[in-house]
Amino acid sequence: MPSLSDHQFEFKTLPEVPETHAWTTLHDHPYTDDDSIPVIDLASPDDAAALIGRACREWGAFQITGHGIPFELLERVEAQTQRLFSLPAAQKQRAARGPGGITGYGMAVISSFFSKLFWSEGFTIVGSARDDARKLWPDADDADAEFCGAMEEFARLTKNLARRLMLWMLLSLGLSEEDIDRAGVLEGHDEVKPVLQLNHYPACPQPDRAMGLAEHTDSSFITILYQSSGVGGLQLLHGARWVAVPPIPGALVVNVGDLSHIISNGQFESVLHRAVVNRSRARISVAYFFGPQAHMTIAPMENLVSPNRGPVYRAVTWPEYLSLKKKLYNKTLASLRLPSCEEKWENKNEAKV
Ligand SMILES: C=C1C[C@]23C[C@@]1(O)CC[C@H]2[C@@]12CCC[C@@](C)(C(=O)O1)[C@H]2[C@@H]3C(=O)O
Ligand SMILES: O=C(O)CCC(=O)C(=O)O
Ligand SMILES: [Fe+2]
Repeated sequence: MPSLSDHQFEFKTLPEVPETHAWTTLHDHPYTDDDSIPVIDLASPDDAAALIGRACREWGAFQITGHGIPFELLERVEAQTQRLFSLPAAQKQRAARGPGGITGYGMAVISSFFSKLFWSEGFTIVGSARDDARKLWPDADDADAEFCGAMEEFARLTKNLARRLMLWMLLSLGLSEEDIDRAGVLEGHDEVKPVLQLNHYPACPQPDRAMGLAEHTDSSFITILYQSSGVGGLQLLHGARWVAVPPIPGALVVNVGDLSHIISNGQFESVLHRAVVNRSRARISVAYFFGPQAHMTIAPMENLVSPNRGPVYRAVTWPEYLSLKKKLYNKTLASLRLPSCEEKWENKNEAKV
């Protein structure tokens, strides 16, 4: 299989998509930009919990405005991301993610499931980016500090925002603040290392033949995503259609991840999404993955399990989930599914026959 370093991402110079990057599955479902995820203004939060809950059940995603993260910071994060990906290929390779590694420069982990390469490059930060950033800018005083400063501030503010959103999401399921405290899912987040994924999708001479980032669900509770202004590319699967998520200046996209699907006992949709590319413009996105403390077991919340609806998934920790995802990709959730009462009953009877 061709690797990232074989190509060095000199995409700009290519007149057409090479075979190594040519996908045939882009049109597996019809596409529409007539409909899209709800846009919720957090600055008028009277009905925020209800609107967010509905979006999580019906779409598994929504956009937020009035979220309190300064536009100036979003611009700074975008400029620093742009600066990183504009470095010469050999310089970016110095911070390449090693085999089995999690942080640094490279293609998204899920690319190992495909024979074709993505039309993108990524940079993953877990906790502090200082070590990786120093490899990118070894000589320039403070070049890495500007980069790390912007990313750290973004991670700090998105973490607080993610906690607020999760609280609204859980309240929308009819849980009380006491239920949520007892379950502990929103606790200890100061000890959780923030995970950021920076993505760059260069302009592509044949966007219909290239895949920016293949369809996947995120493993987190929720992901908060900033997409650069004016260049669309994010699509999510709704029913049997790919639906575009148009970039709104200053807005953030929230995706429901697999762990929220588990704690909600299947009520919140973990949304399948992908990124497609653009003929004339490069695109940047920055995703913050909000997850639990490493030791915490994540299972359907007690109050959401009833005699009519038993637990749909078995308990799992986030590190265990991430390592399963590396092996099973989009089959990870299904691998944790518990048999329903009817299935158990059927299995028992089949065994008797
Ligand atoms: C915490 C994480 C989520 C992630 C795997 C990772 O360890 C760091 C990168 C994340 C990312 C970003 C692009 C899509 C994705 C599926 C992938 O391949 O790497 C997600 C992972 C995930 O949500 O499972
Ligand atoms: O670039 C995008 O819009 C999607 C990125 C994404 O899904 C991810 O980083 O997990
Ligand atoms: Fe994603």
